[in-house]
Amino acid sequence: MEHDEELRRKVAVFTNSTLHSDTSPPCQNPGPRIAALTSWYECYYDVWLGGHCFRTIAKMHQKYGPIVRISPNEVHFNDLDFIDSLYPGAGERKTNRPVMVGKQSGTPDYMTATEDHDMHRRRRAVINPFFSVASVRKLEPVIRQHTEKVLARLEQATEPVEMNLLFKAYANDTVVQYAFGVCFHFLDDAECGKPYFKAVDMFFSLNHLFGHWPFIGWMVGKAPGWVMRNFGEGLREMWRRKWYWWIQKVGEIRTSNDPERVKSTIFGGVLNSSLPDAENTDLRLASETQLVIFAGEGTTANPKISSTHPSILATVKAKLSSLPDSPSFAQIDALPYFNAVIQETIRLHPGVSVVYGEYVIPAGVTYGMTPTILHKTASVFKNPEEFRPERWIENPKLSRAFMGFSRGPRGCIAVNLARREISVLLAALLVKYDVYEEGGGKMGPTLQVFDTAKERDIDTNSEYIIPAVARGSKGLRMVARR
Ligand code: HEM
Repeated sequence: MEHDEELRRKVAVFTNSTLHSDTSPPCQNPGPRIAALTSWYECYYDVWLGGHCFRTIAKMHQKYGPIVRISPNEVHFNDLDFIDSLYPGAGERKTNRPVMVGKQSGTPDYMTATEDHDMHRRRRAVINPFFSVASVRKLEPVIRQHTEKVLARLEQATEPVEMNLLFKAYANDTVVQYAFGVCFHFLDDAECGKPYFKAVDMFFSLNHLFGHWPFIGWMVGKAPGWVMRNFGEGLREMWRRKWYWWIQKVGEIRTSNDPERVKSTIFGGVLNSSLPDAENTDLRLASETQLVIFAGEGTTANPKISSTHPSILATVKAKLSSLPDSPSFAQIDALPYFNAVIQETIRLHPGVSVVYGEYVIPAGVTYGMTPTILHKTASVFKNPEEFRPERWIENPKLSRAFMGFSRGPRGCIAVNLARREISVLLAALLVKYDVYEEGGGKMGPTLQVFDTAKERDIDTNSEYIIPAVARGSKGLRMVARR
């Protein structure tokens, strides 16, 4: 790899002179002296201020350059040239995951948090086929049905619609249906599953706390149901789902007499795999699947397309108008401009904040990159704040700098599914709706942005694995007119 040697040299020089030498003055570190001395620095921004460390890291990069130290043994990169070295392809080299990631989630036993490279590969291999292009194609009717439900909800809405909540319901119903063969039907629920999603947000908001004080995560994991049930509506709802619904479904699937039912769920591969029995307990499988579902709802619901680009909307609507009423996945794939719109949307609103890895030289040094910061590198993405889908078509090599789904053996397992879910829904919305114009320029159904401020309701304000808007914000809201 072109930059591998340079990376090794940089990391080695950096770490030899700062991490492993008592004599080297920490002030020589690229980064604030205090960050080299104590992880309380990171903790202050993430736990006390609430998911704000990524902003400080962005400022550090502006001041100190592309490699900065953000805690005594954690290095953050913001250099696109090193992506291939930091996130190597499968089989190129082993990448253990920092133990802290497991602690952050309070669930060290699930795939994404698995520390050991080889164990992670084994866990991932058994669910990988479930996310293949061919498997996801079978989901096409479900995605269409759920898209219709979203359109119907907008049609019937008498009040401004919280789009993020609606998209979460869509993503959750789709992926839970896919994984279990049944779902919570949040798209049919009057509240669109709000209490459940509040609980999931609460769970994510605790991840920095768990990462810095793992015993709190451990205590929450061990707390009996009656304790958790007293922690308010949100956690009660989640507790009910976690310990009853998920485990019950795993049990049902495991004991099902219908081999097709087993095969058609996410557990088909796991239950028939050579993984040891300890891997296949109801509890572990319930946790594993629940985390896969978490990974697939907030992320998929996060991309926001702004309606303030009339010429872009006109172009994309014109491209979509060439499609039949229910376009197939293949027909949608064949629209480069539309796909560039999706790429640009995820560039500006990536669904995951820090993507971690652990470099082998020296072992134990954790590194990470943050797509929210990386995707705004002005030398690569000209006028980075501008929503400009054309950039992906004019320069196809730009996709090398796209980290929205991360890369390598720990990259998103469900890229095919995520892209399908987003593209089918977005195409349907754009085909049906125009942007509302004051004074009534448009005749058909329109969508109007309602009381949405970019800084409060659209931009990333904080990050808890998944980027979040400002506290108390209802996110992007829209009024649908017939
Ligand atoms: C636009 C939507 C999505 C985005 C932007 C996204 C992004 C990502 C990223 C950046 C990672 C790497 C995280 C890390 O390094 O810790 C990841 C991992 C993962 N994603 Fe996605 N994701 C999306 C949708 C989905 C969906 C729909 C699912 C499943 C239903 C899913 C399941 C997963 C899983 C299971 C992992 C962990 C993979 C592993 O540990 O090997 N994602 N995703």
